[in-house]
Amino acid sequence: MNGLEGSAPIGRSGDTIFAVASGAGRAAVAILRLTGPASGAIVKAVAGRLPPPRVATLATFRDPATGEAIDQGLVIFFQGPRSYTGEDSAEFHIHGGRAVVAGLIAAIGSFEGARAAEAGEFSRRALMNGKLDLGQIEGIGDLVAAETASQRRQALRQTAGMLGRRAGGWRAALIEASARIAADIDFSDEGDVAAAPALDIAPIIAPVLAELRGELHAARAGERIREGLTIVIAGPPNAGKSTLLNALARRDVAIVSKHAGTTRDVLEVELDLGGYAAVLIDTAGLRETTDPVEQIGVSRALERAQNADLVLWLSELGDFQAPDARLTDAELWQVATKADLAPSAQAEAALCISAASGLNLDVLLDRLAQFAAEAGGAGHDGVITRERHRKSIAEAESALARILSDSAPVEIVAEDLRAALFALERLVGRVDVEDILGDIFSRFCIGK
Ligand SMILES: Nc1nc2c(ncn2[C@@H]2O[C@H](COP(=O)(O)OP(=O)(O)OP(=O)(O)O)[C@@H](O)[C@H]2O)c(=O)[nH]1
Ligand SMILES: [K+]
Ligand SMILES: [Mg+2]
Repeated sequence: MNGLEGSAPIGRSGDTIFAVASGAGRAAVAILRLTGPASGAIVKAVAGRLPPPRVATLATFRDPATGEAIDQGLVIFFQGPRSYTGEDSAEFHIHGGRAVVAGLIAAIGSFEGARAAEAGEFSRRALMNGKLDLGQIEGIGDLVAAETASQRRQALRQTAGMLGRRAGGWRAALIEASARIAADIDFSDEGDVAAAPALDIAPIIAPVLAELRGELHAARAGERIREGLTIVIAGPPNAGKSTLLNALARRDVAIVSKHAGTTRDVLEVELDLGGYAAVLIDTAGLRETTDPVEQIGVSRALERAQNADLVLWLSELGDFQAPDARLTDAELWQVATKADLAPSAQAEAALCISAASGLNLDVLLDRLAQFAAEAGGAGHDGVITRERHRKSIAEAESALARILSDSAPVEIVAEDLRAALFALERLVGRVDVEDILGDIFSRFCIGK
């Protein structure tokens, strides 16, 4: 062994954990992180000395058991609490070859109390040590997953702790309101009950309620940025739906043929529309059919279109058909296709395209990007980026709305205030945090 036995307490949270934080596979440089009480001892044993904190230092890394050199690289030691996790931590920047990485992992793994990290475990420690709040953790997960510029911006704002700060302000106001209500309850023993306790606290909770409503209003936009807009291509069979999907995706995703009823399944491709993420969905042509498989395709097409942010209703220019009446609720653009076949036909649609000649495909893409920017724009300074946030804020909103609309007795007002506070505590992870974390970290990478 390495002579460090017993230097670190054994046990899960006392463990020193390590992981390759850079991507898998061969690369010029790989970064191996470790965090936990034995970090300093491990750096000293592997790099020959413990460099001053936060100074990148060139060193030869050796297997302490054999003395064999593994690589030469940079090591940075972070002394807790000034580190990502709040504990003593370190980073080794090494050459990214598989054998180099494996050699250093084996050397570090041989230390007593050191073990490979689980997904999200570094961030979990940062949360437990108060370095990050739950909203920031979610932001970091989103930042690592961000595919488009708008997703990146939103995630970065979240990592700055916006959700926690706003929720903290709301909480403080509600706690003040609770204190006043508690005073009312005390006085009620003396027969001097406030006639309408809600009036007493209305000046405190009305502004909170207004802000919560503002957040809910912006929520759909925030979720759209994160999850991507859904755009469904619908229309009668053979309208050219799959051809358009392939043209916009710039690859052959869907089968195209002259046979009506070619597409049965729902096909999805991800698009970057001017920095906004979108999912473009091809569907089965809508028609009455006795074929049971095609019927399933048609009902799936309708379902996706009804839940879409936007439906592109495609129909041939020379034989234009009105949109299916079952799509009434969806935002819908009529697009006439195969314009190359009917050059003199009068357009009944807002836009005529030809996937064959490329006519107006750029115009369609521009309009889609504009739509995406408008749909995402309203969410630019909102804090809600996921369903979980929206649910908690909606719960708090309805509890506060009840207080202001009823002239309920003081006990009921106190109960509603408690419900609103509880919803906000869940929002920032003061309650039910293990359930929420399990869900978040299951999607995290190892090493984060
Ligand atoms: N000339 C011309 N033909 C097109 C154009 N777009 C599609 N087509 C042809 O129209 C036929 C039907 O195209 P698809 O893309 O399979 O149509 P669809 O709407 O997906 O059809 P279903 O999946 O069966 O509902 C194919 O033969 C395509 O090559 C176009 O812009 N111009
Ligand atoms: K077809
Ligand atoms: Mg098709």
